[in-house]
Amino acid sequence: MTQDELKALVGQAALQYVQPGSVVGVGTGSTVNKFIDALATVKDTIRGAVSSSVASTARLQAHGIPVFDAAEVTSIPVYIDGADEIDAAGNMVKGGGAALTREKIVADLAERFICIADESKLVDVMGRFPLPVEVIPMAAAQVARRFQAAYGGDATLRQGVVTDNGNHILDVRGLQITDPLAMETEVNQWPGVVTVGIFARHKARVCLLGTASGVRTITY
Ligand SMILES: O=C(CO)[C@H](O)[C@H](O)COP(=O)(O)O
Repeated sequence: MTQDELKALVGQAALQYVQPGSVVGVGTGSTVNKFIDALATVKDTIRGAVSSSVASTARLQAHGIPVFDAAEVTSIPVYIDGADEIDAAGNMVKGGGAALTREKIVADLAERFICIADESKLVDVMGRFPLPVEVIPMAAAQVARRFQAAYGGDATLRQGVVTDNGNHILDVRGLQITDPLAMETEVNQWPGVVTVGIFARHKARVCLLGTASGVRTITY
């Protein structure tokens, strides 16, 4: 199976977590796009979605799925999103699509994070994928220096990218994220950091992993 087919497989499988009559939390990315397309086939059974990006909102609306503002809902049963890396405990690195801040906001509204990913995303220790960090533009160089001093990480500005919130993205290479919760907690406190792409406080409760032999369900 191709990577695209694996993404479609888990996007379809995620429908089993969609509760009738509910508002569904929807992430961002190529795997989530498959989920959105699958969600469109059951759109008459749900109230709508809360979206984590301008791109996902456009795709949901193109399918005729009502999109609610995050401020209009207080709680949602599930948030369904992809990941750039996921470890054996359900911690994730996210933000490859630069939507990490809104992703964390919508994940925070949800009772359960359902991660959908192809098997290439499963790692022993996160850090192989460059860690995305959304920063206030004036703080980018300062945050980059701090990553080098604190973790030996090499941060570069993602060229030509402005987030949906008007900020910039640093991609940090050379990290070994052995304690995701500690790193998330510390980096989030640095002035100028909007969101670090470590999801340890909002880790996955279920991962639907696309493999050559089908969907593997991992619960945490
Ligand atoms: O965090 C994300 C976007 O900010 C995505 O979920 C992550 O990059 C995975 O994307 P894809 O499904 O395209 O591999």
